[in-house]
Amino acid sequence: MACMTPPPIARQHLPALLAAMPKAELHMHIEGSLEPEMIFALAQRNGVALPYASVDALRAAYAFTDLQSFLNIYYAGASVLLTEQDFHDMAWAYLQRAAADHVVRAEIFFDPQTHTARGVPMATVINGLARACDAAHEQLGVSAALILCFLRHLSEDEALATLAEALPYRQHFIGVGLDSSEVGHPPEKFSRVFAQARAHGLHVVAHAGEEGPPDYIWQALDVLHAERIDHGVQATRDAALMQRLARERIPLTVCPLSNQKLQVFPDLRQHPLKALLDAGLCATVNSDDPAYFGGYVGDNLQAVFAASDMDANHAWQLAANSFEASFAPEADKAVWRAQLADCFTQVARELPGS
Ligand code: HPA
Ligand SMILES: [Zn+2]
Repeated sequence: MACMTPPPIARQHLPALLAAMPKAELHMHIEGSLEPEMIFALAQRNGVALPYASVDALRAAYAFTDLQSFLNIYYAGASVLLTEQDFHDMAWAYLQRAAADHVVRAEIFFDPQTHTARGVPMATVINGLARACDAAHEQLGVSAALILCFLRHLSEDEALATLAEALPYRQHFIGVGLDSSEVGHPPEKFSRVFAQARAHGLHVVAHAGEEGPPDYIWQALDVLHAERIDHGVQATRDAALMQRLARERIPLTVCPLSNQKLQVFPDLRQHPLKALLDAGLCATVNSDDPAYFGGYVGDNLQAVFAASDMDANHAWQLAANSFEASFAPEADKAVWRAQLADCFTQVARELPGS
């Protein structure tokens, strides 16, 4: 259980522990898992012209100053996705990588409006992604589910049309989220579409407090009734909000390397993850857009621990929080919690000096 005390493990074994522990990843945009090599391979397969001469030239463009500077390149990269097989291959590559990081549960964001606006049918997007999720369960033992995100720089009417277009595929996604350019697009702009999604029994999450103010987090909770806050790191600026998040155990899906690369916390030593955990919040670690921000969930854990004095207790909390925060069935969570306890026991027994 989340409140169980893990066995003591020496600091030098933290990297091995972080790598080996089972974990859930709850904040990852599948279009952000497109590695430059795959962007070029899909461009060639589909005859799409790219404004970059080579993989290296594309990678060299990944020098971001803020969220918008990233989003411009991220949407350009997604333009190579045309067929159901493309969506399948992208998700399958991510899920294989996640399995190598001991991810046992992945709740995957996708941005249908990025694709339907280019004439790609909703069915192509969802069927390709869902086929990869099914294969991950069967072949990798990874439980994977999809969360449809609305682009907040577009109108609520467009989000409503997107939800209507996706509902025939309702069995293939478990929830809705809200992403893209945050500042100037507050959660309350999407109150009606989130109410509709909830009425359809969908889970609801929202990006809030990545670059935007704590007020956007309050709105996500009180207007959208978000069950999790994606990022949420600006909550540290509002003591009353911190108390509420802790008291209600509202999960924050934190993405350290994203925050670093988008200049939210350019120095990871200033990152508030440890402060969030120590204040009793249900914080988790995730990769956001791993192909763009320098790493997958395991890399995020290694980087944020290397930059702080967090210990094995924090590692345990992060893994336990990721299961608590997930929308998976309780029976699955019980299995993963037992695996987590086994993992800690094994590391404590096998590695010297623990
Ligand atoms: O970090 C993010 N923030 C908002 N929108 C996004 N879309 C992909 N990644 C992000
Ligand atoms: Zn995100």
